Amino acid sequence: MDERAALALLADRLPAVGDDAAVVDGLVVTTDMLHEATDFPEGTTRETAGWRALGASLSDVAAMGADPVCAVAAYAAPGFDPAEIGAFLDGATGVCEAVDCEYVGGDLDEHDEFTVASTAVGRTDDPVRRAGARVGDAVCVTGTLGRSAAAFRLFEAGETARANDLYRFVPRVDAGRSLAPHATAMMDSSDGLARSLHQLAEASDVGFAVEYDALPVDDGVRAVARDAVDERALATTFGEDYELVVTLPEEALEATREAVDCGLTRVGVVTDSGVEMDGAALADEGWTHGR
Ligand SMILES: Nc1ncnc2c1ncn2[C@@H]1O[C@H](COP(=O)(O)OP(=O)(O)OP(=O)(O)O)[C@@H](O)[C@H]1O
Ligand SMILES: Cc1ncc(C[n+]2csc(CCOP(=O)(O)O)c2C)c(N)n1
Ligand SMILES: [Mg+2]
Ligand SMILES: [Mg+2]
Ligand SMILES: [Mg+2]
Repeated sequence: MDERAALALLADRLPAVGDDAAVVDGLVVTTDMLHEATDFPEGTTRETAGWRALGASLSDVAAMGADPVCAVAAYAAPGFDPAEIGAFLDGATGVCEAVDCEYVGGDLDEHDEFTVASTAVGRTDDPVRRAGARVGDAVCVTGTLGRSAAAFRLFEAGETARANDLYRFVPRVDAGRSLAPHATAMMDSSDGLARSLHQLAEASDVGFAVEYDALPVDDGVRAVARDAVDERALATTFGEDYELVVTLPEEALEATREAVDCGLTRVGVVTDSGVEMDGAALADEGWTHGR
């Protein structure tokens, strides 16, 4: 059974699941596990790992339009090296400070594979869910797409300093907050734009029509892409972008765009059904654990 089948099984039993974070009594809560084999390519520093792990959970808080309150993380490694733990804490506290969140605790464990499990809590009276997109809404993305894909290629090429810089992303908390009053649906693009559109489409019972030329493809992607097909894959299916994918009424677009600090790009429109790019079906491709 792959991750998606397993998630469907969980959703059948737990009514609270199915969004980027669960909503409980004015709070949102979300957790993620990252580990060396899939999430931290060779050359990833412990500081970057701490930043990225907490960033992944803060990104889910942002995707609900919530204000981060606090975060914790469990750190497991084959041994406890003081320099490594110090660097991890620098990264964990660094990303939390960047979005005005308090890093307040965690757990230490000994484990063969370096692994971090992070949890973040946020606050909102009006969470933005994945369900709610309406036919005719604009669909937009924050920032740029494919930055992590570009970093991954740089790690492969041994250009670890630049790769680490690109890997330390700022979770889109400010953008989420600005988008929330107008957004009809929102999620973060941790599994790539293509999968995100499919997930929003399913949750909202709608479709999407987007244009590749409209996508804010990161300059780093253009620099590492082998050809046009590769560029498309890095920008749409590689994943780990941690940008926000959001739907909102066309008339709210202008004002919202000005309020979003990291850039907001209209990439297409909400339709009745089907997820299309440039008029052809866009496959539901992206990273899936347990394949
Ligand atoms: N072990 C689990 N027990 C209960 N619910 C789970 C479990 N794993 C995932 N879920 C729930 O399934 C839903 C989808 O999880 P998923 O990890 O795909 O979301 P995500 O946080 O947006 O993605 P990512 O892991 O890329 O950050 C979430 O609502 C999550 O709480
Ligand atoms: C060959 C290759 N290497 C790396 C990646 C990047 N990547 C995107 S999503 C993901 C896991 C996220 O897990 P989770 O969704 O649980 O946070 C990873 C590792 C890729 N797409 N292809
Ligand atoms: Mg998410
Ligand atoms: Mg998550
Ligand atoms: Mg997950």
